[in-house]
Amino acid sequence: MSALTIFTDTEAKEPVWHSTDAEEIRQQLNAKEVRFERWEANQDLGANPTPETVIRAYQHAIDKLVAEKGYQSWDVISLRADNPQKDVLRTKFLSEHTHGEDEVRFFVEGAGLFCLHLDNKVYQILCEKNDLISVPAGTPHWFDMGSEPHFTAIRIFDNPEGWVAHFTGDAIADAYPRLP
Ligand SMILES: CSCCC(=O)/C(O)=C/O
Ligand SMILES: [Fe+2]
Ligand code: NI
Repeated sequence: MSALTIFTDTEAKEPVWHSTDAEEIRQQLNAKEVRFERWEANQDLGANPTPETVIRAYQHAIDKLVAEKGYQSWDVISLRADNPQKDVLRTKFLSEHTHGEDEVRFFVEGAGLFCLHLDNKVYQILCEKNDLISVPAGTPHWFDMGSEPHFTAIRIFDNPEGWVAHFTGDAIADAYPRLP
């Protein structure tokens, strides 16, 4: 179940707010200009879908986002527990970073934990299948896929280059809870 847990950025042990209610989560995040919506990810993708299969299955969702916001490119990130790169990728995304564009992700399988460092707080969003999230450009954040990752997400970009990150060098992520 999708969840939002909020901490201050000085106390990583005691959350100040928690909910698994999608509407409450949406309201909290919208107040910070973060888009959070429950879409429908009901296409059968098989066990290990190729990026082409995922794009074909969800072209209607991509088209909707492109029509709305004029996004220019998209790709698919799909991680499974048997991926030999999983530890390297987990470590990379666990470093606090920003992007020069909104981070738009549509989860079509599995789950991952987005952590946003905003206004002296840390917002930990457990995103699951059906969740659409858009994090404003420039927001410091990190992402945890867990030690046994299982998720597929469509990433939508408003530049033709795709994923570009700027690492902040702040070790804050090390203090906050992670997925098992
Ligand atoms: C679910 S996408 C995770 C990887 C990524 O693109 C990113 O920017 C994490 O912060
Ligand atoms: Fe990111
Ligand atoms: Ni909970």
